[in-house]
Amino acid sequence: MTETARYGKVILKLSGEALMGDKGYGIDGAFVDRIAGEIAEAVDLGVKVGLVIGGGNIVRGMTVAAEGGNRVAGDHMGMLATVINCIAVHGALAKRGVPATVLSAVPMPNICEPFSQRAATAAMDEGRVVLFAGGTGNPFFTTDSGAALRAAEMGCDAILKGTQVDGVYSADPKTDPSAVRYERLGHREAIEKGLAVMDMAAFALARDNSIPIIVFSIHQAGAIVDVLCGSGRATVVGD
Ligand SMILES: Nc1ncnc2c1ncn2[C@@H]1O[C@H](COP(=O)(O)OP(=O)(O)OP(=O)(O)O)[C@@H](O)[C@H]1O
Ligand SMILES: O=c1ccn([C@@H]2O[C@H](COP(=O)(O)O)[C@@H](O)[C@H]2O)c(=O)[nH]1
Repeated sequence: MTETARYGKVILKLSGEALMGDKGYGIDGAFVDRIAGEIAEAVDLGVKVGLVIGGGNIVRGMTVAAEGGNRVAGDHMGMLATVINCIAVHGALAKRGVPATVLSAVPMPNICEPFSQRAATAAMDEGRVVLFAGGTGNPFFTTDSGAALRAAEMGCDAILKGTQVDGVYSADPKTDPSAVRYERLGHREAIEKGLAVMDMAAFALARDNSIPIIVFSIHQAGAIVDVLCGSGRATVVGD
């Protein structure tokens, strides 16, 4: 049976931490290749895909600061980590013949094009996958906020957050075994309850622009297409 996508244009936010697979650090090529295959399937369904990839497999500014380093320098390192991840996923997409473009919020023209809303719109309109590298380009933010920002700028129908857990819980399921999973909840409720699966700035930006966030486990094979078609195991956050 041919599947039909529920969303026409999305930001897919991929966990950086997940990219390391079982390696404990860096990038697992087999994992990246599987993800590229699933993105190719999404493109074949006619979905316009923007990708935002975290940097947790390499470095986060908060960790640098917690170890006595400079927070802003750590955030700069984190943003560069997201560029590394985007280049890796871009390579895997290119191998499969999926047209894709890396646009960075931190200009580095020898490596990729700088982000502008105009360039991103033109590329997505052509059916290219756009990899939004460098988060928001500013310290003290995360790639979740970057994903919400780009979703609003690009007029996306949804943010798909592929992460380490299979949805939003009443508490962090990794540390609280009694946490209960939600099927659906509002942006406001997520903010009021301080549910830390995403940062509050990202929830607020998505709420203000009426963009639903679908949280699912990126470790479940086939999840990207399933979630796009409304059939996967996930939590929908939307008022
Ligand atoms: N209420 C909650 N429901 C679900 N997960 C939660 C909750 N509170 C905290 N978490 C944690 O949030 C994590 C996801 O957040 P985060 O965005 O930091 O990681 P990520 O998606 O792996 O991104 P990256 O590695 O790119 O930083 C989950 O792995 C989970 O352990
Ligand atoms: O807009 C942004 C986005 C990210 N950062 C820094 O990069 C790391 C990695 O991103 P994650 O979302 O945590 O995976 C983040 O921890 C920040 O240090 C940033 O400064 N600004």
